[in-house]
Amino acid sequence: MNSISEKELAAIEAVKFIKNNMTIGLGTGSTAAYMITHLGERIKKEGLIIYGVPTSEATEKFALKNGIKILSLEEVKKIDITIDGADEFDTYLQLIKGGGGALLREKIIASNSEFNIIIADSGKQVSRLGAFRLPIETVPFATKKIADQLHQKGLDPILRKKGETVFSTDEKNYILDVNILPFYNLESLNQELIAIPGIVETGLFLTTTDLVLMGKGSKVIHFKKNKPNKKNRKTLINSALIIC
Ligand SMILES: O=C(CO)[C@H](O)[C@H](O)COP(=O)(O)O
Repeated sequence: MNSISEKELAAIEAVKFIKNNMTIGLGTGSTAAYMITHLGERIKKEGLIIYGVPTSEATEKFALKNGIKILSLEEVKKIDITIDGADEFDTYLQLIKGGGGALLREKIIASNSEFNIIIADSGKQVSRLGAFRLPIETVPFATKKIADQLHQKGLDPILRKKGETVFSTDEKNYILDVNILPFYNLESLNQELIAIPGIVETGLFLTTTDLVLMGKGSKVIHFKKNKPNKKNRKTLINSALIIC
């Protein structure tokens, strides 16, 4: 039997949020690719005009094939919705991203979007971030020294490789994948990392996500960021509500 995967189910649900003439931030990875394929089908069937700001060169090529009009970040006034995948997400809609190496552009585009949707299969849901190693993008010139510093901090960095050669991002940087499990305060860890000269960005996305659509079995579960008000501020800050 050919059942639709959880990734594809989440992607199909996300495409329903897209309307004619919108500008969409286009994520990178296999889940985002499903979204682009289904968006392409809607463009063909309904004659929609959709503009896309891609988060990687690979996504740009694939989006063009699917009839999306590509714009650069500087060309757009606003990005209505960004739809992207993730390597892990937790109850607070905090993410680890960058498994595909596109974390820098992904974070820039997420930070410039009005609304951010993450699409994922149920294997990406965790109670605590960190089983997936956190990708950290570094400039090649400083990478060895940064790795030494991260090693001293107990983060056990591994230089990402592609076969025999060092993996290089679209920005021609390197990636160190680190173990964040000993660290509980992710915000301060992130600030500490970003403060190291030569670290360009980390794959910790702590505040950008508005909605996670998670495929589970044959259903899609919506995890929505709560907007705190005066009454519930204390309990709701950083918490997520499940709306099936
Ligand atoms: O962050 C990413 C790329 O940098 C991807 O969104 C993440 O790695 C998930 O990929 P996939 O959808 O293939 O599981």
